[in-house]
Amino acid sequence: MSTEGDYDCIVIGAGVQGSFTAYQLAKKKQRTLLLEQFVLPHTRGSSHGQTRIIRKAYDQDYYTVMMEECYRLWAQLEEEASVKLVRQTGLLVMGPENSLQYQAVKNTLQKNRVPMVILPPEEFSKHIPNVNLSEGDGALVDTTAGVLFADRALRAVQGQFLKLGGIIKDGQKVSDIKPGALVTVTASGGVYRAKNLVLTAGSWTNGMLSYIGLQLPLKVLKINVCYWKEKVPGSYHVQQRFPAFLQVECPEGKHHIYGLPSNEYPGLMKVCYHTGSETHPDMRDRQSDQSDIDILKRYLTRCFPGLDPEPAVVESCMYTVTPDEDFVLDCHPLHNNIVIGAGFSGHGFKFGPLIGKLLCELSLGEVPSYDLSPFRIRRFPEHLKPSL
Ligand SMILES: Cc1cc2nc3c(=O)[nH]c(=O)nc-3n(C[C@H](O)[C@H](O)[C@H](O)COP(=O)(O)OP(=O)(O)OC[C@H]3O[C@@H](n4cnc5c(N)ncnc54)[C@H](O)[C@@H]3O)c2cc1C
Ligand SMILES: O=C(O)[C@@H]1CCCCN1
Repeated sequence: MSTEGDYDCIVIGAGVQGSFTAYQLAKKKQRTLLLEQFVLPHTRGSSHGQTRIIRKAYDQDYYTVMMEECYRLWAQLEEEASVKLVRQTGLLVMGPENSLQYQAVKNTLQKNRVPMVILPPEEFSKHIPNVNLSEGDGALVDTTAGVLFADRALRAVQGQFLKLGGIIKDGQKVSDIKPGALVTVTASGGVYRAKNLVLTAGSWTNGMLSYIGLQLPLKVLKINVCYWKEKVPGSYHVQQRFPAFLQVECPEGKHHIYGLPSNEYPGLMKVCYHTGSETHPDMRDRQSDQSDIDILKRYLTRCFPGLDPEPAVVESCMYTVTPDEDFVLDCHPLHNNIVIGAGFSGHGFKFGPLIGKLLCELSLGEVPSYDLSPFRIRRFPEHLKPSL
């Protein structure tokens, strides 16, 4: 096993968050090594697949505010890499008019002057054909929202990182981390040392934290990514200006249901449930619970009559969720040259460029550009392992 020369920073995990962090570090002239356990590209974590939603519609102010800069950073990457990564489609938000969540999203958008359109129930079907708005539901469209081309984005940011002189070593599973003034990382292909370490290991974070004396209440969920066939091809297509959508509450289930206009697979629309069943990240395909699919079938039968209510394609992805669904963006409480980015709770992709910037700032000891108090490790009382 070789002992490699020193780096300024090692980033563990080449998903969207690690890749953007490595790119930001390289931009700041840091000699950066990005380590990934699988051969790239891969479909075993959380950042694969062709599409994700990008939106400003959030019920918490701080996410809406952060998204302002995210859109600029995505546009910057599009320009640098000469590639289209964002397609504006709008996001239709539906939910009981009087529910706390629907009202919170509406208020946040209004307060932050985000361009939006409120669709009164009597005008709904004129604007959104082929969807039945539930009795008592309000509907609005966040017109800034759209679709992010996820796989393409990952390729673009990794490509830019390499152009800046960054080093990616894939097929290198990290099996130990020793904190210190120089952090030592043992991976399957070598031992690496660096002044700083950033841990962005997605669903494998819990295992990595055990090497550095931390524990966080992160749960790993397998998500069934379902695609549904349009009865009339094209009726929910992005070219028909059909938007992405988010149903914040409905009688079929207590979690969000969301969808993206048909785009990546001809004639199929992606509609998923915003939760899944717990799994170990290496055992994802053994988790076969389908109760989410039953919920989706019932919802689609009622509200999306233009879709065949039997999934045509089911793919898999994982969420790593915190109890409050807020991210973890912080330094290790005892070793401030180790930074952790985790718990993106199924909504982190759109923030990738900004997460990269923030984790880079934390790693360089700079004052972060945003108030990171919602994302602190200290919000979890039992974060230090008893052995330390
Ligand atoms: C079905 C689904 C839909 C989603 N929809 C949206 C959406 O619409 N909008 C949105 O903004 N977000 C969405 N998200 C969330 C978003 O995709 C995730 O928050 C994001 O991809 C998390 O990225 P990550 O880099 O933290 O994790 P990952 O992409 O999993 O990256 C972590 C990487 O670390 C590597 N790694 C782990 N352990 C080791 C080790 N020991 N050694 C070396 N490497 C290691 C892994 O192999 C992996 O590549 C969705 C997620 C899913 C699953
Ligand atoms: O981050 C998002 O925008 C979506 C919303 C619904 C659940 C999955 N993630």
